[in-house]
This record gives sequence, C-alpha cells and structure tokens, in this order.
Amino acid sequence: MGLVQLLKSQFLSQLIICYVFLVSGLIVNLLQLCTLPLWLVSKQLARRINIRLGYCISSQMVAALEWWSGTECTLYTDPKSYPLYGNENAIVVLNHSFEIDFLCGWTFCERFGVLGSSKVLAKKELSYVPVIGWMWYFLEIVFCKRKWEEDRRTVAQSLQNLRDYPENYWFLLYCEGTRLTPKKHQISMQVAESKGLPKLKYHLLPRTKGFWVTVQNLRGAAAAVYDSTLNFRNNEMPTLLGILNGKKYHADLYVRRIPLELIPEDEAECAAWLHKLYQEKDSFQEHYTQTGRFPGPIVSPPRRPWALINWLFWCCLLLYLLGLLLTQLISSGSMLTILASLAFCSTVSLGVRWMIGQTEIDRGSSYGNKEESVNI
Ligand SMILES: CCCCC/C=C\C/C=C\CCCCCCCC(=O)SCCNC(=O)CCNC(=O)[C@H](O)C(C)(C)COP(=O)(O)OP(=O)(O)OC[C@H]1O[C@@H](n2cnc3c(N)ncnc32)[C@H](O)[C@@H]1OP(=O)(O)O
Ligand SMILES: CCCCCCCCCCCCCCCCCC(=O)OC[C@@H](O)COP(=O)(O)O
Repeated sequence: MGLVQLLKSQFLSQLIICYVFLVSGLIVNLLQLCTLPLWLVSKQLARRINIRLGYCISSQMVAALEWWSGTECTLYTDPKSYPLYGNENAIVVLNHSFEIDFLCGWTFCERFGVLGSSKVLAKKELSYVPVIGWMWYFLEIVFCKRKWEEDRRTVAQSLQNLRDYPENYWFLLYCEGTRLTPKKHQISMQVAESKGLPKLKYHLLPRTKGFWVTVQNLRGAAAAVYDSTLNFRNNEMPTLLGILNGKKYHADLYVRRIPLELIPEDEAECAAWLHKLYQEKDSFQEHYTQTGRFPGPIVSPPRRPWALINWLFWCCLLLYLLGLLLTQLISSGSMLTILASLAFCSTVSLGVRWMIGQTEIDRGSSYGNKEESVNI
C-alpha cells in the first residue's frame, strides 16, 4: 500500500472529510433558509441561487468519488445523442442495485453540467436526513410515501411545479422503487408471474405508476427518457465507506436516449412499455455479465475541476477555523471545554455514520419485502 493510499484509509482523514461535509452542509442549509423571502419576490432567482448552493453540497460527494477514490466512470452511448446530454430536460430511468448508484448518477450530472438542478422521485424518509434531505426541499425534489393513493396527487403537483424550472435538469426515477435484495427479487418475481410477465434476472419488477405520472406531467417540458443501466466491473460491490477509504471502483453506464413522443400516453400502454424496457435492460445486464461490457461505443465525458475546487475551498476554510478553535481550546486548558469538544466530535462522527447508513442496502426498508404486499 502506497503512502497516499495509507493516508486515505486513516480514520482521521475520513473524520476530517465528514467534518467538512457536515459543517459546510449545515452552513449551506442555513443559506438556503435565508433565500426563503426571495421566493416571494423572484421565484426564478431563488431557484437559480439554490441550484448553486445545492451544488456546493452534492459536488463534495462527487469529488470524493472522482478525486479521492479515483473511481472511473465509463459511458456507453450513441455519439449522436451525446451533444444533447445536459442541453435538455430528461427523465432518467436507472436500475437500483448498488449502494452508490445515486452517486454515480450525480457524477454524470456533474460532467454534463446539471448537478445542481437534478431531481429525483425520492422516498419521503430521505427528506429528514440532515444536509442532503434538507437541501432537497429547496431544490424542489419530489417526495413520495410509496402509497399510491396518497402520492398520486402530491407527486403530480410537485412535477407540475417543475415545468417552468429555469435550468436544465435530469429527473431520476428508480422504477424498481427499492434496492434489489434476493428476498425482494424473489417476491417481485412472484408478482411478475402472477401478472403473466417474463421474469427478470437482474431487476425487480418496475412499479409503473410513478413513471406514468412523471411522463404525463413532464410532457412538453422534458424532451426524452434516458434509459440508463449501471454495472461495476469484476463484480465490485461499491459502498460509500469504501469511497471514504479511498477505494477505486470501475463503473460502466449504458445510456439510450428515447424521445418522449415515443412513450404511450395511455396508462396501461405506458405500463406495458415500461415492462418491455426492463426486459431490455435485463438483456443488457446479461450481455455485461457475459462479455464485461455494454453494447455500443464508449463516449466518456472527462471529469471537471469544479467539484474539486469547491471541495478544496470548504476544506481550507473549515480546517482553518478548526485550527483556530483547537488552538484556543488547548491554550484555555479547561478540562470541561476539552471534554465537551470530544463529545461534540463523537456526536459528529456518529451522526455522519447514521447518514452513511441511509445508503446501505442491509439497512434498507422492508418495502417490497413483505409477502402481503404481493397483489395476487
Ligand atoms: C445516469 C444519470 C443519472 C442521473 C441522476 C439524476 C439525478 C440524481 C438526483 C438525485 C440523486 C439522489 C438519489 C436519491 C435516491 C432516492 C431514491 C428513492 O428514494 S427510490 C424510492 C422512491 N421512488 C420510487 O418508489 C419510484 C418508483 N415507484 C413508483 O413509481 C410507485 O408506483 C409509487 C408512485 C411510489 C407508488 O408506490 P406504491 O407502492 O403505492 O406502488 P404501486 O401502486 O405502483 O404498487 C402496486 C403495484 O405494484 C405491484 N406490486 C406489489 N408488490 C410488488 C412487489 N413486491 N414487487 C413489484 N410489484 C409489486 C402490484 O401488483 C401493483 O401493480 P399494478 O400497478 O399493476 O396494480
Ligand atoms: C464528501 C463526502 C462525505 C461523505 C460523508 C457523509 C455522507 C452522508 C451521505 C448521506 C447521503 C444521503 C443520501 C442518501 C441517498 C440514498 C439513496 C438511496 O439509495 O435511497 C434508498 C431508496 O432509493 C430506496 O430505499 P430502500 O427501500 O431500498 O430502503
């Protein structure tokens, strides 16, 4: 192990990264809160400011992936579609099998200049996660309870609000609705069987209602669906803790651009279209397993320096302030203050560990896991 790698794997380095992330994130959350009155005066200006503030947070995680862990992200796509990426609104459909799939998504958002403005249909529970969840309120992320009766109105309304969004965005949909586990897969395939649908080997059966409502409400505002299929080389199972440890992964993403006009308007036809899409995605994963690559040419966008620059800015600022604080603390010689500071550090590390836990599949929800949820 080289010296740099040894440094990356040290608990202290990781604690510093987490400290910078948490403190800068809370500062940004506070700044976002200050933009509230502006929404009443100029909604579009408030949105543009929040896009940039949000970028300060999400790009730190992207920088950790791209620059700290050095993870390689390769894009397989049609070169004719490539110039459109980042220059139009799009609905992204991505498989949900990896703990850092959202982070790989963010990396591609960053490379195409839509990181600050990107959106997702996220479970409501994530809105309570400090820093990221709080940031999402101001970015108009669409939250759902995964209870269609309650979601149908709120999700449609939130999507309608995005129609006049001032900057290009990608709207991410994990149609599987939850992360893949063997048990969820088994139950999901029982549902597929009961519906007379072909079984999927690498995906859960997609939930079609969220997709339909998104396409209906963004028709005319989004130009295309980006069907995205992600996998990692050599059966890597990447984790956020691995990234913090400086472990390098190799992500491959296959993207197909499908114009929105090609997607049926009728709900049943749209659902059938999505099921067919997932059967195709399954075949791409099979191709990947057999050959170690996706079909089509590689057109990889390079990583940009902005995420790193933002990260270095926050590191310098907050480490300087920490240095000042520590000097004062030590020179004060007060045992009570020193103990209080240690307690504060422990709380920070436990808090961040809990946040990282949100990304771990083992700690995932029981959605799609219960026999009674099978509608047969
Ligand atoms: C590559 C570029 C990437 C770009 C990235 C861009 C942006 C990034 C931005 C941010 C990144 C941050 C990422 C954060 C990640 C957070 C993600 C999540 O939180 S995922 C969870 C929330 N999202 C979803 O659930 C979306 C999919 N779900 C739906 O669409 C649902 O329909 C719903 C709208 C949520 C409603 O949920 P509900 O449970 O009520 O679903 P349904 O009504 O659909 O369910 C009944 C339906 O399903 C069948 N059924 C029953 N049991 C199962 C089962 N176990 N498996 C499969 N299907 C099941 C049942 O028979 C019913 O079928 P039918 O509809 O035919 O009657
Ligand atoms: C600079 C780097 C610093 C990193 C240190 C701090 C990291 C804190 C990270 C907090 C991240 C919170 C965002 C979580 C996004 C998780 C996405 C996700 O995968 O959600 C799961 C849902 O889709 C489905 O849920 P399940 O039903 O599977 O349950």
